[in-house]
Amino acid sequence: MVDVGVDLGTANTVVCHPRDGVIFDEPSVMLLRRGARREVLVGHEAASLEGRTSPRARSRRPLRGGVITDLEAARTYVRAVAERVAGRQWRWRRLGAVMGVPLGATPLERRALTEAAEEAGMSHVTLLPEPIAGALGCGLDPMERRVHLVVDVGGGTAEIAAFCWGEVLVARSTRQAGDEMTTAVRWHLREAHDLVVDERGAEDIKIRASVDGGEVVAGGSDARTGRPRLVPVSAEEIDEALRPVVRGVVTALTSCLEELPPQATQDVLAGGVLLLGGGSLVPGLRGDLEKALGFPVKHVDRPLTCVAEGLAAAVAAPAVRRSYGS
Ligand SMILES: Nc1ncnc2c1ncn2[C@@H]1O[C@H](COP(=O)(O)OP(=O)(O)OP(=O)(O)O)[C@@H](O)[C@H]1O
Repeated sequence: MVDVGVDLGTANTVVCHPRDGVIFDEPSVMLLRRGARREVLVGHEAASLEGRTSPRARSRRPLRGGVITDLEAARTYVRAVAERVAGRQWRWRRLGAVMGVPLGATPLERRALTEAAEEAGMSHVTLLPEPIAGALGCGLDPMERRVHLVVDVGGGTAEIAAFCWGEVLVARSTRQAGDEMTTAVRWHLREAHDLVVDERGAEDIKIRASVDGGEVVAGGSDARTGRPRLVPVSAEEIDEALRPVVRGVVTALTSCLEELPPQATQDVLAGGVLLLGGGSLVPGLRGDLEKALGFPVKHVDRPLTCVAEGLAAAVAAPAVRRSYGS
């Protein structure tokens, strides 16, 4: 029996083995092709074919806003990922998993996640809130008798949690996260440059602007003529388009801090706020949070994989699973 940590995210799926580290880190996309034999591709293989197939093939994303929206698709997806990571062994030696779940998920959404994994063949599944797993993956101890505060900006959701000694004290969950940022970039290009780009194109521009800075060239089609067109866009412009979403995260964090008791606030002030998730890489987010709160805010070393690493670490941390898990 093997137990692994599984972060089934809106944008990316990361699977981490407690001993071998990250063994799968690919986009949460699945491509199904009907025919004599049903073919299923997941991750990079599926993403590379998006927009390049006939109507016989359908691309699907098993999650929206951090939760499963299509149980059948999620079950097929989890099974295909499990087969990729466990290979042929999967047929005889079933996997167990500690899976990440948004703190804001409803009981029904939690049930859907457990069912998808169990029906895909996982032998036993524990759910652990993603911000707690992220903290554990960064070396913090969620059982410690002092308060930690984590901001996890993913694709579908941004989650904020203050926790101490096995309990979540205050939490916030908002859809103001990476996907909303991508939509904001799309709208900006349409409004300011008459340029139409698809979701993937807009995400690529957002990430290039964040990583390279300076000027990026955006490719799309002209809104009036439909002809292909290239437009130079400055990183400052993209930054400006993302402001409303960044403000949404700042507001959620501010309201979370307002509810903390004074002693807990002292702990956060001393330890700093931990910032993780792919959406946290947007330039300016950390500075804006620090400016608004007057607290130190720290980026983590592996913002895109620390949740899965923490889930794998929880395999050997029964107290964490008992206190925070379900
Ligand atoms: N360098 C970057 N700059 C800006 N955004 C980035 C960068 N790298 C990744 N992202 C964004 O981070 C998001 C994905 O982050 P992550 O993998 O942590 O989310 P997820 O776990 O799939 O989502 P969720 O937890 O909401 O289900 C995407 O919206 C992606 O565009």
